Amino acid sequence: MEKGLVIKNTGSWYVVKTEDGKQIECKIKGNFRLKGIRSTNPIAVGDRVQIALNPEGTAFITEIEDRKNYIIRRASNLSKQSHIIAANLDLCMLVVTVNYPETSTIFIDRFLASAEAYRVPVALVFNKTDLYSEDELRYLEGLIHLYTHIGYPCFRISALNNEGINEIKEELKGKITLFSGHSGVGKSTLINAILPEAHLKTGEISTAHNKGMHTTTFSEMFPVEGEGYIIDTPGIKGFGTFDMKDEEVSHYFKEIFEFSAHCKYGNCTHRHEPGCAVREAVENHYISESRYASYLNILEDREEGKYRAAY
Ligand SMILES: Nc1nc2c(ncn2[C@@H]2O[C@H](COP(=O)(O)OP(=O)(O)OP(=O)(O)O)[C@@H](O)[C@H]2O)c(=O)[nH]1
Ligand SMILES: [Zn+2]
Repeated sequence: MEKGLVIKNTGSWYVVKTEDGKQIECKIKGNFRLKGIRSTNPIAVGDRVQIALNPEGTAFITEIEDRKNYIIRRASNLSKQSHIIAANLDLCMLVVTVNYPETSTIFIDRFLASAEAYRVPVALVFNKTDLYSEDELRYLEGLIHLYTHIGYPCFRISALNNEGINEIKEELKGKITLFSGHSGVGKSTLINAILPEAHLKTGEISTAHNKGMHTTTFSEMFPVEGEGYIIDTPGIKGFGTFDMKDEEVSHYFKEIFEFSAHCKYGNCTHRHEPGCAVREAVENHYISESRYASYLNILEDREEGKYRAAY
């Protein structure tokens, strides 16, 4: 019996890295099922498992430790089955750009809300700072002030010019980190700046990606300096969808949730109810208008049944 971390899932077998650093190809027994999750794969990268070694040097996964979190993708829109992409994330770095392309605060806030629902801490990485005009830089400072104040660490970088990369590397130490963000914000450029020696590997993955591999169950974590891992899985842009009641949406906006304790009604949705402490905080600039607008935007979409499609 040995313990280890699942670092690669090909769909039919797994690579488990043991505590003494060996990488072992593992299979799971046909009857191995997890309680409570209807998933197409019972084990994902990031899972901590126990393995039983075979004489040939391969192994069977015999047990899986409880997960602190996981992210899923629904097998299809109608299906109740879901695919677990990764487990035990310590951090998600959301790469955004003020411009080229523009990342809206609504997108950022929706992402942050779903990350809160999945209990995954997020850091915001503002990339392409080399391109910004004075106005855009001023706007950037405003955003960084806003999100730092709410409790999300912010980084400003230029992945292309290798600026700010050391701070990112420092943050990755000892963590399992997922990178997300709109297409074109520079995720691959950033990952290559972090892992210059993995350049070939990411290239291999994108080739596989083009062949349609993102529709399979393939996923992999790459080791970074200081006992950390980054997940570079093709086609993963964010978290799965989640179901919640209207009055629960505000739980995932940290600062709105804080003020909501003082609303007159316990089930206040902070739209038009009398005695709403959240609306008062917006009027007094304790809560930013953009965050409140994003909150309302999620509620409106839910009414129109669009929310699921938004991811
Ligand atoms: N000026 C500038 N360009 C950058 C920077 N980072 C990335 N780019 C450019 O932006 C474009 C998109 O970068 P990618 O790294 O491919 O973006 P991505 O987020 O991986 O995009 P997808 O693979 O579509 O998800 C490329 O032309 C990069 O060279 C930066 O810091 N500054
Ligand atoms: Zn309220």
